Amino acid sequence: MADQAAQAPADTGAEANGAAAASNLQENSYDVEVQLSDLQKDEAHPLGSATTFQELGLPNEVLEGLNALKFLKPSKVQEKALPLMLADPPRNMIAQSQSGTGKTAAFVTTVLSRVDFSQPTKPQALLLAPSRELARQIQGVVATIGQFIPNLGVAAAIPGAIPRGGSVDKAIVVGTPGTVMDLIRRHQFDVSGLRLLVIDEADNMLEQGGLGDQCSRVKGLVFETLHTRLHRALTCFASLLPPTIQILLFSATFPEKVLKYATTFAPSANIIKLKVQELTVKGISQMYMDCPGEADKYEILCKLYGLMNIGSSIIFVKTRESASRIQQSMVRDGHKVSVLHGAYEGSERDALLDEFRTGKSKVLITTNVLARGIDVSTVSMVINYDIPMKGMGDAMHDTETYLHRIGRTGRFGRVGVSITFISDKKSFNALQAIAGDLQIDLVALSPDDWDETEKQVQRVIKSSRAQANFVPSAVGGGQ
Ligand SMILES: Nc1ncnc2c1ncn2[C@@H]1O[C@H](COP(=O)(O)OP(=O)(O)OP(=O)(O)O)[C@@H](O)[C@H]1O
Repeated sequence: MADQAAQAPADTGAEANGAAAASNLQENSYDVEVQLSDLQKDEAHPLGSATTFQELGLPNEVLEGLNALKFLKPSKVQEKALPLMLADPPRNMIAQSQSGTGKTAAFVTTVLSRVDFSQPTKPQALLLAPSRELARQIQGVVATIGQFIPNLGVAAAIPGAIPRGGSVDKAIVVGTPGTVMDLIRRHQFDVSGLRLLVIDEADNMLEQGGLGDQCSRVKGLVFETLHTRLHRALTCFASLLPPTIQILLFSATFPEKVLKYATTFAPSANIIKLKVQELTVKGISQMYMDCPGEADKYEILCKLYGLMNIGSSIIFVKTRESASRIQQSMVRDGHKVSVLHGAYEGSERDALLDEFRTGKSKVLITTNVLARGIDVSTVSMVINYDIPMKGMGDAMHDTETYLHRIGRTGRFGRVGVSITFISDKKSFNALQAIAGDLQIDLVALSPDDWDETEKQVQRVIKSSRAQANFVPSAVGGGQ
């Protein structure tokens, strides 16, 4: 997925700054801050903390960077994880925190505090992400939080960024595993001086066994899943690393099995883990639309279109083909909708996402390629046109992907809506299982009562206060 041939330019500091600006990092607007300061006072809230960044003993340049971003206080994961990650001797970390609660700034701050910038061309920290979009975004965060550090350099190790024969000559490298492996094998990337390895979306990157492996056994290489490929690349890659490296694994989800493997990948790690009841972000109102049948989903999506334009929204579908098909139909029917998936070239993908970040396009149809990590603060609605499923023949509901997808809205205290379409018994059962896993209830929307549907959705999108909106209804696993 992430490693198709592409002609993206090499990303250096300047371009990364552009990406950061586009990611709305600077855009913690006034109304959100008013609300944020209330949330951050509550120490039990995922965004709340008892300490300040100043008390965490960070280098001055890093503090200046956080200050420039108007990060007034650390979130809970930042407050808890930073002292552990910065303590000497360095110790590994496995940290779980809800989507949009500032995990990126937590590991980026650690990297910026540990790297020796008097050796700016020697790679010292490697940050891995599952998609080129997420790698570019993280690169932007490094460039922005690190903007006051003299000699800061951050390279992107994504397809097309480092030409054959070129070398990776920045202290911080952010990349996708396949490209990083290629660069190491071709001796373009000297990993001998690495002191930090960060893996974002670590559960996705380390996932092994289970249905993915069964698939590959049955169908061989043809059916080999992305997860399996990532896992192999990472395991092989880990054996090349210096033994003293500090490993930081971050994600909003850590299924037990993956967590167990993670503890062998990052031995003796400090572990920060969420309880099941803490997995969902309260600012996201989770709804579902009971569609009469599969064939009716498109028309219902078009009816929702007006509401989707209130902020920005992302529509998740199962395959690249259906993403393109739905986009073409919607455009034909007079709607302005973009599409992004792994079949596009890297440079096109970058341009499409940048357009969405800057608000040039407001409705984006995509696949799971953008399910994780993407941070666009204006996203107020996520639609699961196809409910996320996994395993051979899509036999199982995929709670982790559901959580990551809906987490593209409701970022850092903002409010948002997610609407999951169900159209038959299988999708109904899957949603019920997801609700059961997360111990939540979802609000039912009816395609027969558009006035009420509009009212329910608009109430949340237009609301400026973050609050829980779980209302008991027919589908649910909560109390
Ligand atoms: N301490 C802070 N104060 C204010 N805003 C913050 C703070 N930390 C992070 N943010 C902002 O919160 C948003 C979400 O952060 P981030 O993308 O790191 O979330 P995440 O936990 O990595 O989410 P995901 O699980 O989706 O990857 C970003 O726009 C970031 O700039």
